[in-house]
Amino acid sequence: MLKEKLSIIKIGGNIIEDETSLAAFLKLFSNLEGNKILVHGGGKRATSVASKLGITSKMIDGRRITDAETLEVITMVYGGLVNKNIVAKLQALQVDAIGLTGADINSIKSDKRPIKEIDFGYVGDVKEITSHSIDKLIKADFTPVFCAITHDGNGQLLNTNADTIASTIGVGMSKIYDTSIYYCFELNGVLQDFSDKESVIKNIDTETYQNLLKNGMISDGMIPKLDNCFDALQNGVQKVHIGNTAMFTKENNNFTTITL
Ligand SMILES: Nc1ncnc2c1ncn2[C@@H]1O[C@H](COP(=O)(O)OP(=O)(O)O)[C@@H](O)[C@H]1O
Ligand SMILES: CC(=O)N[C@@H](CCC(=O)OP(=O)(O)O)C(=O)O
Repeated sequence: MLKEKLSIIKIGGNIIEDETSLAAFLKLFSNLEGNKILVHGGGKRATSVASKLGITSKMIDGRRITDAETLEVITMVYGGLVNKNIVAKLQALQVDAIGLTGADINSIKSDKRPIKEIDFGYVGDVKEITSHSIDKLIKADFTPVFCAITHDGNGQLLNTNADTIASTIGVGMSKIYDTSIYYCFELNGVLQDFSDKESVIKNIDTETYQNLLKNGMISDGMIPKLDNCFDALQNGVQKVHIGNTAMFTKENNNFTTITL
């Protein structure tokens, strides 16, 4: 039987920080037809709020070292400030959005990352997605809006990278839906030459990725983002793209498509 389509859109911290970009994105998202889920980050806001509270943020391999104090900050910022503002803005655009952490409806369970060379603190590696519960919301015509928080099932919230949340929700939901993930950020796609914002690489497969890595063309958050893209494709997600906030509209075809 042919599966229905589901679009999972992820927006990152730079868009969330720019009110005009966020408003423009949410308008486009509200016009997107069919089943959809929004996943948002907010790392930049967490860093700035933490700093106002005198808490220094530390990232290793694109992941935030999350001690007990930082966990409080990210819970307030991702689960509260950012998530509820996005939900309210979507409601104003007639999207019946419902904001969630992974603890809500037990949607995303994770394990606290084991301590090896680095102790990441309260960072969770996703273990299980409760696809059928998320699907109940979709079937009831709600639009789920996930923040970057998961839980361990024993009462502990955990901080989980938003790109990983998007890819693992994608993997879970691909059992039910023909699933596409769109990673939206402030650029038009993955760039061949970072100083030329128009040098979008149209397609990245496993081999291209290895070459880009070898030649130092990609760095920072783009490396874990691409790892998440390949993980999603290897585990059932049909399509994965990286591009700007208008990438999922019909008029736009200037973005990066990831294939195996
Ligand atoms: N070749 C590249 N093309 C595009 N972005 C790149 C590239 N190499 C590194 N980056 C960086 O990756 C960042 C995107 O990753 P990240 O900050 O994790 O995104 P997000 O805000 O969506 O979570 C971009 O802001 C950019 O600075
Ligand atoms: C464990 C971990 O690093 N979690 C991320 C979650 C937020 C996020 O991913 O935000 P962006 O998409 O805006 O980068 C963090 O706290 O920064």
